Amino acid sequence: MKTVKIGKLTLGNGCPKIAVSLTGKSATELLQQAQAVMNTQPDLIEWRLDYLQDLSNIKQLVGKLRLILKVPLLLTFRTQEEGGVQPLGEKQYFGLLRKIIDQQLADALDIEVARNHQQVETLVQVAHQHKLPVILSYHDFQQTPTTAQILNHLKLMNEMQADLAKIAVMPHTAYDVLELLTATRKAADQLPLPVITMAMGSLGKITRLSGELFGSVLTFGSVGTSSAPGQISVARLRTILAELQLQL
Ligand SMILES: O=C1C[C@@](O)(C(=O)O)C[C@@H](O)[C@@H]1O
Repeated sequence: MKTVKIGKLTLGNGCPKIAVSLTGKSATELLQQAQAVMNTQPDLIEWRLDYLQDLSNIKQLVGKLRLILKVPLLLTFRTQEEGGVQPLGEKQYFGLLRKIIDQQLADALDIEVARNHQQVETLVQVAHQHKLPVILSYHDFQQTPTTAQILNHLKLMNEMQADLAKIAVMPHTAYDVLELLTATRKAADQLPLPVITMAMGSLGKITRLSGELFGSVLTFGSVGTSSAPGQISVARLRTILAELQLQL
């Protein structure tokens, strides 16, 4: 089995691990949310930086968050074109991620792959020099690519030296959900890195629950607010994952 470590957390062994995203717009909101989220005992916290209005004191906020969070921290900035909240120019995006790496603010970094590949690859290399695992991500909020296309995206992430490959798609039919699940199973069988996949929205909820069977190693749950359509509350997620646990 392919496993990857983010801080003390091992991904890829057995049941999918549960991540929750912090989506606070202000420091106060963020820290309150962190407290509430930790009460649900997730395995990983993703801080979605694009929700924060003032990006000038991330370092200080990470310091404060670390006092609350007892689990590893994944940092993500999803720009508006990628389904995130704020626009951010290419130069600023890479500058921000570089700062996160240099100042060692995270336990893992999310980089959206649909950008200048050269720059993404350089950033991955720099992250690895700092021993920081990288999740390369691809989001399609409009539709679901075919199984072959999804697999190609995940393969490319592997070639670009990702530690984990992630794809989120928008299904419009049950067949779209099947494309995503088929691609997930194939990627889990064929690629040397663990994958994280989900179909968003109500139609895709099943993909947030079936990771152990189809091969997705992490699922994003909600605590109050959610960072993408279709996320299920952590409490329910935990119960259903336990019920679906494979007795292999
Ligand atoms: O990439 C992902 C997955 C996600 O889009 C979801 O559908 O749960 C939520 C995002 O916050 C995260 O960065």
